[in-house]
Amino acid sequence: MTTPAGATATAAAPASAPVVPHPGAVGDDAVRTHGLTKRFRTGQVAVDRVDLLVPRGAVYGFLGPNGSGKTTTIRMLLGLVAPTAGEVHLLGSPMPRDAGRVLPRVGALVEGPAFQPYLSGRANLARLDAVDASADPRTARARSDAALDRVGLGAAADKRYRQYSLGMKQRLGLAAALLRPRDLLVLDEPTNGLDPQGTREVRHLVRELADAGTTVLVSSHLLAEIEQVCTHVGIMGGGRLLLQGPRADLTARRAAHVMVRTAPADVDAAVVELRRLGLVDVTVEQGVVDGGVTVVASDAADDGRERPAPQDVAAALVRAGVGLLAFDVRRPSLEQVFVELTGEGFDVAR
Ligand SMILES: Nc1ncnc2c1ncn2[C@@H]1O[C@H](COP(=O)(O)OP(=O)(O)OP(=O)(O)O)[C@@H](O)[C@H]1O
Repeated sequence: MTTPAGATATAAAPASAPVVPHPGAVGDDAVRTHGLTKRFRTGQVAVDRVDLLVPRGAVYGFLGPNGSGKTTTIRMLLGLVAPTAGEVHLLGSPMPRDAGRVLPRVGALVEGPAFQPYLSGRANLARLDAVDASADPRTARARSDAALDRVGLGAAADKRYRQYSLGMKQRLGLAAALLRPRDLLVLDEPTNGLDPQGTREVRHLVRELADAGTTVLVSSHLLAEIEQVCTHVGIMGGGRLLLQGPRADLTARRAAHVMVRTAPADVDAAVVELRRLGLVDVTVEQGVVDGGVTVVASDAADDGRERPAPQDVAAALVRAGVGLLAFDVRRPSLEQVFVELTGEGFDVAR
């Protein structure tokens, strides 16, 4: 995550200089919701007391299976759907009160942007650009072309929208969100309908935008597709925000699976040493494979003790006279964390 350049120098800046908020200052989050709730007329609570926190500069992966409430949350953020309860702050300002001032700084890709089927991609963008009162009409063409190029639609710019594939439509939606520089981009399932190459390009684009200082909130029901570009992650399940935080923390705090393979004569010593190190669920697997017996354990810290680092476990085993034929420590992936939390697969519909 990057810190805005000059952030610490704002106190000395003249009054007319643009104010660069100090990281950590009040209102510094790009998105903050409190108790955000949506109950539809059907009685279904699609979003249930969600406290979203997207720090500025983050690439926030808003993840969850189909139907878990991501789109409804995003629509509430942007003022497209009225919440039943709760508060939304975008770029430090309350919504919808400050929508007129804030939304021009927010680019959004949400289902079904109003594109005209008989106009080309370029003409559609020109139309959207023209309704933006703050955009200079003399540079309209350059803006549209730059946005089209950025999403890889340059060659198809003059094709009619109705002839676009789903992936091309998705790209045009992205181009519309990129027509002007934004402080925050909200992308709902931007990889929908894209092939693996298109998905890679979206990831690349998200990374580029983030490097340039734009905060990105990107939703997906396909965790693996965007997991790698995220600095932060929020996981929805059944309308609730089940987990949220810096991506690295979410997996680092989970128990690791420790695997040791040693000669049959060293198995007892390995078990004693693993237990002494505070590892739990120490289990000896049946049978000898390649001359070794496998012992598995978990570093679930249920007694509040510090977890031993993998290299310390290996060193302690060696010191205890355990010959290591193989040694492996694996933390669960985000997907496994999700399955652990919800008991269901990630892209299973509710
Ligand atoms: N207008 C509506 N009226 C009634 N129920 C709705 C409405 N919109 C959404 N829902 C329901 O609310 C729940 C959450 O839907 P939402 O579209 O927010 O989920 P999602 O996580 O974005 O799913 P997906 O990944 O499929 O887009 C679903 O059960 C959906 O059927």
